[in-house]
Amino acid sequence: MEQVVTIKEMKEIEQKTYAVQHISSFDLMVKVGKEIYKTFQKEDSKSKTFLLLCGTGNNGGDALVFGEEAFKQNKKVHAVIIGQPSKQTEESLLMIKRYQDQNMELSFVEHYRDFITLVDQINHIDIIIDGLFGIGLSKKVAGLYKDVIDWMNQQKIKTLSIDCPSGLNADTGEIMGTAVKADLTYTIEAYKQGLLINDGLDCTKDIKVIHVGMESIPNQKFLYDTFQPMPTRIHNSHKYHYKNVLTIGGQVGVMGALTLAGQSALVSGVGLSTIATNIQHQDHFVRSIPELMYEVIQDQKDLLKLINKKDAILFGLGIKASTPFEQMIFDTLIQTDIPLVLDAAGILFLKQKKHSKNQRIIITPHYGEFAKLMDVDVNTISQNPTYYINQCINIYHCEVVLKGPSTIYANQNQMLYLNQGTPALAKAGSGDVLAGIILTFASRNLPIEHAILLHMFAGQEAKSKKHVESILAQDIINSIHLVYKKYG
Ligand SMILES: NC(=O)C1=CN([C@@H]2O[C@H](COP(=O)(O)OP(=O)(O)OC[C@H]3O[C@@H](n4cnc5c(N)ncnc54)[C@H](OP(=O)(O)O)[C@@H]3O)[C@@H](O)[C@H]2O)[C@@H](O)CC1
Ligand SMILES: [K+]
Repeated sequence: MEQVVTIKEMKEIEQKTYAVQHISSFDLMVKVGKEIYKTFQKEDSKSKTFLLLCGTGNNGGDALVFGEEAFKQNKKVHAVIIGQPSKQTEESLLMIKRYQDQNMELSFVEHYRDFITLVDQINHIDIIIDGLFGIGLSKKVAGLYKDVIDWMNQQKIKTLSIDCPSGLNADTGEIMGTAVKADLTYTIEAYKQGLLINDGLDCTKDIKVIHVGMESIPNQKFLYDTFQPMPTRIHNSHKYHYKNVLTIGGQVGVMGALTLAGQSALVSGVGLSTIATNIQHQDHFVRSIPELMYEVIQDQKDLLKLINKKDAILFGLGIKASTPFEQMIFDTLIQTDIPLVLDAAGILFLKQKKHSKNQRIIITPHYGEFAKLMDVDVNTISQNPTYYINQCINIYHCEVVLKGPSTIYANQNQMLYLNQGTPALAKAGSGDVLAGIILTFASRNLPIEHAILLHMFAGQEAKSKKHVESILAQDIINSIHLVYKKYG
């Protein structure tokens, strides 16, 4: 599993590396640039002409080392330093000197018109190496840099970004004014968090981590993208072997959510799935799935009868406004020891901070729901989701599945980023499907990260058959079996 780091953590890794390995920052930069070139060569030995666009920091230095390696292999290298030469770091100045000593082509550009004149003189470019900014991006991109980045994005030329696409905040994944849309990103030593959240996924296609043997820090945050097959079903079994789950919620107009979740639970492998609602709403059940059990609850007595022998319960779907009925459901469920998945309206009941006996509560908010739970606005969560996830775990002693471009799953021990989703999943009902899958995995004590990946890969399978705009939650459910087939 690749580690995920913030800029601060990456700087700690660098400092630890200097201290432990007695390596200078220049030598580390050279090591990085060489390794990046070596990896690139293995993947693309055909490209012959390189345009290096370098900023004044060490990200530009990495690009210059890359260019020197290419030059050694008789590739055509056009290196351009963008910005004020007075800002050049010591390390990149040393690289510039090496270029000059070897009579390598190197230009300095401080005005966009000079940049255009320069690139117009190059008759062919196979690949652009983006070394404008890495983790040192400190403000909104404007002026010359903005113009150069926008120029890059207009070209139909393959772009390799070093460390992260320039203009993308490597922590928050926000586009700072403008950002490179990279075909390839070679990120150094560990995944930068910004590649995974907010705009990160829209600025990058292929990402590779280039390991150069830097020191490690134990931060327990990882990228998780490998789906594991389900345990093999045994012949000598019956439906209860594969567990018995219950989904409670529903109000008039939003009852389909229960059916989607209950069906997803079945299709993802649970033995028995029941959906239940307030007796007042029973006529509104979406009874489209004959394999589901449909139950009604009038009072706590009914509820206690219903939850008997259930292995996991999902609560909160299809509730427009909470009433004493939903309060009774929540109050009862937190006094049981049945694993409880809270989604949608169910999540906000936690805010009452009632004493809970339940040892396993998994919440599955999107950013909006999570912001409400944590009493901040969505933008504040987007800026630093991991901080608020840790806060939430400390306050509510729950596991968190924060649904976003990359979904983040965290428990007391670790934080996993799952980036295999597709924008097709951004549609009504998709979250209900995920909740149902998580319910199955919680009941069978299987890793929640695999439930999330199952949902993501099912989205990808659906996308391979239908246009991304037209995929419905039903299509995700109908693609779950394809993921199981593929992964054995
Ligand atoms: N030994 C090492 O350090 C190693 C580093 N490595 C590599 O170096 C990268 C980090 O290098 P870095 O710290 O020099 O920062 P970098 O990303 O090049 O940019 C800083 C420059 O950009 C400028 N600037 C920023 N924002 C701007 C804006 N919006 N508009 C205009 N200017 C802006 C900023 O100016 P300032 O903020 O000072 O005004 C400064 O001049 C890292 O990602 C990795 O690739 C690896 O090789 C491993 C070893
Ligand atoms: K870059």
